[in-house]
Amino acid sequence: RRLPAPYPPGPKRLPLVGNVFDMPTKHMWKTVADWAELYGRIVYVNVLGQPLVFLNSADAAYDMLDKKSLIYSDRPWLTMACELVGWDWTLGLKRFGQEFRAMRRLFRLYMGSRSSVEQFVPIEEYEIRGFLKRILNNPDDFGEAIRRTAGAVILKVTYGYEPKDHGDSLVELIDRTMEQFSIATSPNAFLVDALSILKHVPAWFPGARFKRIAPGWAKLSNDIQEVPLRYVKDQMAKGSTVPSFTSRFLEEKHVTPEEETVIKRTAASMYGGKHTVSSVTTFFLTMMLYPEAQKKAQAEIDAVIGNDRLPSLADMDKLPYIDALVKEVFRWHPVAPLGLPHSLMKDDIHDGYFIPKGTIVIANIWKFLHDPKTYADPMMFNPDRFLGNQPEYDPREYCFGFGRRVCPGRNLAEASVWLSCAASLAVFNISKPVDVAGRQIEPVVDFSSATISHPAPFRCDIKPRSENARRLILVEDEAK
Ligand code: HEM
Repeated sequence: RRLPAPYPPGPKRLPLVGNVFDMPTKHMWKTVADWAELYGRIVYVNVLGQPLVFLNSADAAYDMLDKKSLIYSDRPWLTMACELVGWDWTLGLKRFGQEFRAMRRLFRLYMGSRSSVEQFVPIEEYEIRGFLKRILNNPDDFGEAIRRTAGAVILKVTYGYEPKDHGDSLVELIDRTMEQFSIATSPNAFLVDALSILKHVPAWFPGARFKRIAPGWAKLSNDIQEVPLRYVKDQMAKGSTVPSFTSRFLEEKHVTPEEETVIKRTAASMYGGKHTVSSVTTFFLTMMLYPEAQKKAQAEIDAVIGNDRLPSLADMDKLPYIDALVKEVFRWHPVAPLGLPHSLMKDDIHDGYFIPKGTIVIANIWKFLHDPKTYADPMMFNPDRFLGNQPEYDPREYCFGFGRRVCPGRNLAEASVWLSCAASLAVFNISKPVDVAGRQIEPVVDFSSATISHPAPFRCDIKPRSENARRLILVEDEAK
């Protein structure tokens, strides 16, 4: 058809397959950032007939996803995630419409403001004490402590559920499902997303692995909604409910079956809260790589808080360097470098370019946070960039996404990550491990390429800062 305006520029397309061979499988955000040099801030590609637009400038993301959010707030229908696995119930993939609005409303009512997060302070502070003790007892397994704590916070906030210390089946269920969600929503993950006709091939067909794994994933996608809901209902029936998101809304008068479905789906969408794991892991990595930043942060805690107690969320405003350090953690490696895909609901002409309805629009958050025009020497970890008379732009305005799909768990996420960083800095020294000859081992710094990107596994040496710090961890844990 005759186009009302040209498509945005982008790599040359081949007949039929379009840009299929231009799409990288690793660290797509870096390739897309390089495209900015060649094609500009809005880049158009077409993969087997599916148009995609990558935004390489935050201004473009605001102009389109925020200011024109009425048409840029749908999610794409992913054949693997939505149709074969059945993930379309979750808010992150929910199509723009009535149920989407109802789910966002529940999120807003429960954790939509900074002050609403105050209700979670006791949960956060209780869990952080267990977190420090777990690391003290088993520093090599700090990754497990991070995952367990993030899971426990979300399960308590959402269902009032207290997970077991080790091998809790619900925490494990969430971990597995979130990993599957992250893979299933990565651009380029499954050919069937680009060529939906492939969904009809039988499971035994060569290359049809997606067909073989989908039923198992679908079962977990169902279990994570039903199992914890049953738990809350049982507790309510016994009269021993621990207040939570689910109990609050189920206890309202006259909850219809449709409303219960919305409550159940919104609750299970809160597993998105596990994304804090990536930020906290990045924190440990950066503290090991940038000991100067670690020392400055510890000096601030010693001067303001002293050594007789742990930092608490009420101290946030008194610790500007910690605030800057946490911002730098969010910037240095964003949890979701390409955010979640938005989908355009109506043809649009933007900046003189034609963007057709159904285009998948992806904000390259990694690029916004590593643009030398916004952040000097962007690959360096430098919290000082956010201090002084001319602080650089707050990365939290980018890393939680845009418009009507902006992360609804942002307030809780910020509090969780802040507390994990501040409490760890108060009591631990984090450094590179040493080999038998006493030489420091340089870590391999790499990140996974899925939607939720984690640092590649690394070892680090975590020791209490002093005998007093060790005592403090044990005393605080006992006082829980
Ligand atoms: C460091 C932590 C976190 C980061 C960096 C983060 C980032 C993001 C990003 C980039 C998006 C996509 C926004 C867009 O499409 O423009 C998103 C969506 C979402 N996040 Fe978060 N998030 C975090 C923690 C949380 C927490 C704690 C929760 C829940 C308690 C949560 C729940 C969600 C949900 C449900 C969505 C989908 C929203 C929708 O599609 O309407 N996230 N998040």
